[in-house]
Amino acid sequence: MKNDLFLRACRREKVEYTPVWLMRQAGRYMEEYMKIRRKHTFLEMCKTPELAAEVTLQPVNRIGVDAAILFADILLPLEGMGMDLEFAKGEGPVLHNPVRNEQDVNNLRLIEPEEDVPYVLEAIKLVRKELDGRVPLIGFSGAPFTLASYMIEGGGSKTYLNCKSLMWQAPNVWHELMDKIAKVVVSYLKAQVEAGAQAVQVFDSWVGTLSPKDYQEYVMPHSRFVMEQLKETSVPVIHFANNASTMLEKVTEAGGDVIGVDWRINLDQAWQRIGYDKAIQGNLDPVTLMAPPKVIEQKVKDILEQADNRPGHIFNLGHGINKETPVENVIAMVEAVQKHSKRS
Ligand SMILES: Cc1c2[nH]c(c1CCC(=O)O)Cc1[nH]c(c(CCC(=O)O)c1C)Cc1[nH]c(c(CCC(=O)O)c1C)Cc1[nH]c(c(C)c1CCC(=O)O)C2
Repeated sequence: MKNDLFLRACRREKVEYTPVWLMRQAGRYMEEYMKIRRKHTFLEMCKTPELAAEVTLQPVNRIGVDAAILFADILLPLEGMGMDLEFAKGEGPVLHNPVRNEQDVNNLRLIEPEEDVPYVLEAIKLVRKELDGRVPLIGFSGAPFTLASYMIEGGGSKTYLNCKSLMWQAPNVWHELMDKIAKVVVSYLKAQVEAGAQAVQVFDSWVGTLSPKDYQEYVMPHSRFVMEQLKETSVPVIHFANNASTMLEKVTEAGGDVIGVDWRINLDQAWQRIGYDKAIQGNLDPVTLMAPPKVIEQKVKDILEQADNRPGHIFNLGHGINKETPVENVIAMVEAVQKHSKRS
């Protein structure tokens, strides 16, 4: 491997500079992506390994990140469970048969990754071949809560009204659902590692809608199950819980080698609470990338100062990049991280 800074930082080893990648780094802010996207739907791109592989490599080639993340989506394995998934124009993801009761949960299947998401595994193999050791490849999945929220709401939500109602009105049904999803997440991620993913990230994008107590009771046991099972793979696991700085200790307790944090908390305070026996990933506000390069550079320096050259920091945004972002600003950010974190 030519550049293994990311994997070394995951293991909290010394690095020559702080490795950097961006959540959602392959996407609509890049002209290269849009060129392909104009000819294909998003799902077609995900399900055609050659296209998924090409798009995965775009940010590695153009912006010089220290890791690649597979181009795919957290909702793909839900099709194999029996959900009817569509990415509707301008609306984001829609699941046409939401899960609302015990019968719906019983009808859900566990997935066989080789049969249900063969294109994801094929894309991983292709990317590994094309990367040829330039940088490591990250695989990913949604976390049980975030996937459950889409399955119950039938899409994105502001209030999570149906999701929380099911959780509180029928806790047994809720736990059965979370149990099934957790098993799917484990087999999906294990298959990705077998296909060649060198690290995995679990995205709990919407769990910040819960109180710490509800997190502990309704979510933590299932996230913990996932994290425990993934120890068998021996690749680093990144646990990213968005908008969860009120419950960082609980997220850490659920598990993961690297804890991803958003920008709503200072990185130094977050790391202190997480503990220095874990690596940390984050945490620039993605909207910073709309600011002039001088401002971006200053905010990058602020975060690096908070990390204090401690081994085990992976630079990233605090959430996914926005599609309006100028690509030159992304390049300026990556260069600023690499320049200002150089160790002698
Ligand atoms: C919540 C979530 C989803 N998908 C994902 C999450 C968790 C990450 C997060 O919290 O941001 C994960 C995801 N989705 C995508 C990736 C690719 C890998 C990467 O570059 O990081 C990853 C890691 C591609 C994508 N996933 C999607 C796109 C845009 C599709 C397009 O080209 O139209 C991409 C590049 C679609 C998607 N997929 C999802 C939504 C809400 C949307 C619509 C987003 C929007 O319209 O802004 C569900």
